[in-house]
Amino acid sequence: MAAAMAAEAAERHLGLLRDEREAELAQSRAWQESVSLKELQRRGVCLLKLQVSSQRTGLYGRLLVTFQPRKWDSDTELPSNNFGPGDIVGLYESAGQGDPLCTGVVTRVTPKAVTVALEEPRDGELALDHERSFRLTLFCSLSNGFGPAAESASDSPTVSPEPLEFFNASLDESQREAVSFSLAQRELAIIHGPPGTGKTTTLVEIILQAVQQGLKVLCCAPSNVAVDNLVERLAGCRARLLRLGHPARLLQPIQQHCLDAVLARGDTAHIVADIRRDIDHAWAKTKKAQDKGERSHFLGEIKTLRKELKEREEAAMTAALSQASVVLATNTGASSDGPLKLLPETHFDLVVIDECAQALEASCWIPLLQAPKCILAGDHKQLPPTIISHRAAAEGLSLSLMERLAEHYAERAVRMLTVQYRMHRDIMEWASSELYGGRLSAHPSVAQHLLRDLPGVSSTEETTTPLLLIDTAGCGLFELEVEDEQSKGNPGEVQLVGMHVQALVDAGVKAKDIAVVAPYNLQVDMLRQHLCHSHPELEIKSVDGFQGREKEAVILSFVRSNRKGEVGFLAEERRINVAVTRARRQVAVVCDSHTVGSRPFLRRLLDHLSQHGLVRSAFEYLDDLVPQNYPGEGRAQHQQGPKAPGHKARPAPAGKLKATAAGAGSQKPGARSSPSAAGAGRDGSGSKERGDRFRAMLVAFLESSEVQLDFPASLNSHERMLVHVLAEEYGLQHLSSGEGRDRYISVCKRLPKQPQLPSEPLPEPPVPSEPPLPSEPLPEPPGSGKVDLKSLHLERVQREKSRREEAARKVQEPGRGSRKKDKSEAKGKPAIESVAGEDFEALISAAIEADRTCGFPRCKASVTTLGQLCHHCQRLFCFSHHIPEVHGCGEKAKAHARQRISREGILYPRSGSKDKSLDPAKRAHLQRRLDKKLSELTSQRKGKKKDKEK
Ligand SMILES: Nc1ncnc2c1ncn2[C@@H]1O[C@H](COP(=O)(O)OP(=O)(O)OP(=O)(O)O)[C@@H](O)[C@H]1O
Ligand SMILES: [Zn+2]
Ligand SMILES: [Zn+2]
Repeated sequence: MAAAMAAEAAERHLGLLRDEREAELAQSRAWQESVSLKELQRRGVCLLKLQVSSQRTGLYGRLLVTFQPRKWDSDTELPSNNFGPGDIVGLYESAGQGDPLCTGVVTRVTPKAVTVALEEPRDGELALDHERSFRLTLFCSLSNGFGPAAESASDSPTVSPEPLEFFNASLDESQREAVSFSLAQRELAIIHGPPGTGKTTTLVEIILQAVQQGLKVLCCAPSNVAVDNLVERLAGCRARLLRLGHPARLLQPIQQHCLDAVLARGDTAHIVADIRRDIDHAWAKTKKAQDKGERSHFLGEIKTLRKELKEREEAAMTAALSQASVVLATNTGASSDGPLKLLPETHFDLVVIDECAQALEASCWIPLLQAPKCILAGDHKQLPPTIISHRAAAEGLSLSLMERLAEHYAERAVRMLTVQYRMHRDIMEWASSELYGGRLSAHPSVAQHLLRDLPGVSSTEETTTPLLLIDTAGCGLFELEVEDEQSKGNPGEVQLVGMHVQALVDAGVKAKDIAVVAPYNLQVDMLRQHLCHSHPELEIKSVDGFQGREKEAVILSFVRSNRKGEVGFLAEERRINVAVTRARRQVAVVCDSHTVGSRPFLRRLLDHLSQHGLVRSAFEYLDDLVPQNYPGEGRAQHQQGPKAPGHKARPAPAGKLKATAAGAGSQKPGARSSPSAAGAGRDGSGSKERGDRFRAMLVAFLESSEVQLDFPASLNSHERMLVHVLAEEYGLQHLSSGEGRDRYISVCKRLPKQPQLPSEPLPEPPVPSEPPLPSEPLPEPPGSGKVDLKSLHLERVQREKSRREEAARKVQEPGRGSRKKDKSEAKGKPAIESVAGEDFEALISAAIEADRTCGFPRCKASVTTLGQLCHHCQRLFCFSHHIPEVHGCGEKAKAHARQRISREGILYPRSGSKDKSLDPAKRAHLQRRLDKKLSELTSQRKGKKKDKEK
């Protein structure tokens, strides 16, 4: 297995190696010239006098060859060496000078033998007969830095560091140290730049300093974008730049440094153009040529012209290359198959590789071999290079050169930048302690900056917190179960993200300053579908796609919400690091703390958010999500019932986000766990006491005749969370209203209501004169503070059932008790009426019953409190299934949205949610009709009764 993996890795490495063979040869020649073979063997990077002991064909037809010491005794051991699986080696004829016969990757090393997966030699067959003697030389060791040169990488610096005069006077202490250190190192320096610490700024300074010292610098990065970034940053400086390859961005400051542009400006440009024209003429003449002789004359002329063209072009290129003090290219663009072949091997003094942690190791070797000294920059605590094609990625191929070397050399070669210029201190603090040894500090210019400090942004609760957690725990907002493989979506989180975006935009934050980031592409697609129309400038990306970027506000949707606590992709700590550290002034995390918190690393992130930021339960947003849940629209809610004296109803602002109370814990009946995942349980005994106090208040309230209980605005977020959880537990409506400091929770009894429209969820059975829900204080289960919501729920269901039965009996009794009379009266009063009356009751209770569980096949989730009505199929769904696309009304919803758009010319952010049925006038009308019908029926029954009593 391991061997197969190694062979697979070998395959990949070798593929990439093809491009850089020339560079390797140059390097190996350099070694051979400077150090004797015996010395190399003594250093463990060369094995002399080997013979082939066996060979076979491995994966991809690769030749696996085992080498042993060339002794007659088969027990001879290899000299001690640094060879290990994955290392790149060159195979040589034992005494041979010059080029290796071929290159290969070590797949196995034992004390007596080394096995190598060999690449096909360039010219013809490799004659590996057992009589020949070979030697292997380590080109690039996975276990030991890179090659013999690396041995001395930690050596004391060549020049004693003189105090530098910095081009950029505003460099911070850690940046200055990195610059001085890098310049002073003889062979290797690594600049570890955590997010926003000015890694590129530092590299630019290093490059300028090196140029001033008269060094020739080759500057590379894995992607064109990263190279262009460097070109752009260097463009303003005096250094002579030359950009090889094709820039990703066609901006003038970058374009002017491209090889083609430089050549076009050069002296030879017009000569070259002349020659080209001559060649074209010659071609034309060849076609018209009368005889063979004439033709071959012109062909000869063309040949000569071409030779001249080539020479002139190469001379011009060589001149351009050697005059440049900084040559910039992608790693692969620095191949010596390309323009760099025109330069002498020793041309460059220094190679700089930016974004090194995002580069495949093999791609780094290409530039690395171009100079005796290298400076690597990057952050190996962010995501490594993406390797799509091979399982072997997981087995170590994605380990970047940067990470490996940084770990190997540590302080001897690494300098970390420690002042960051991006994030509010509270955002940075978590990443710093989790991934950067607590060494980061926030520059004063950013340490306290908030969204509200941006021009045009007003001060709201959303714009004054750097950290926000919107917790869906217990709200039943589960991830979608998509049959096919890995990608995940979470429609509930899509809605919540949309609401937070809206809140920010309402407060004046520009959509272009907001990014929505999710770890799953499916979620990214769903978010785009939901948000792109209303906020075209909003950037919605995967975490991986957002690496290297930043935004003022970043909203993260973690997606995963399941009973198993599976977190998938989120388990990659570097992914979470990248996600969180994109944010400058605010990071808002939308997630199910219950699922996500099952990982200690993520748990600590959630803890950090709740300790230093604002926590809201998704419950806070749900009434906005499900206006159908409540009688009337959200706005009218408080006015619905009679008010207790002294309680002033403050209408919640419509369309605005609801409330602030914290709470991860509110559990929907039937959900798995204790309600206190993120809140109540966390801060120990204090919250238990507070919990008891709130509980007592609620019980007293239930027993009283008051209809509404307002909690003071002074509650902190944990306390508010507790109130929400407890209110939910007691079956009370709980709502936050007011803004900012004035926010408070009010709790209402679910009042006995008028019978509802059949499509309304939630009608409580009409049982006047009795507090609707728990009439006795609820037993506190063992484990203090923990509430078994499941059993509470079952109790509640049981109670409701018996109440309903009781009610049904009451309705039926008169009929039953007077059957005879009924018969006798049959001719008098129309019996149909009475039957219709009973049917109507039955209809209502059947509708109630059906309305209590989600309409999605097999989904048992209750929709009593959190259901959402689909206006296309008129069924109620839980939050995992209410989006039309999810339960099969997608086409209808789209058609509907299209109709609306064409009819009204308006795009609604949430198509379907503003529905006709919410039209208050219409609703009131229907309600009146129903009321009338009901009172008719009631009076008929009463009439009957009176008749009977007569
Ligand atoms: N010494 C400094 N003083 C003030 N601002 C600085 C300093 N160093 C860097 N910055 C600022 O910090 C921001 C990030 O700088 P830079 O682009 O060099 O960082 P980076 O580390 O390359 O970025 P990334 O984290 O995306 O890799 C820039 O806006 C830059 O102007
Ligand atoms: Zn539907
Ligand atoms: Zn459901």
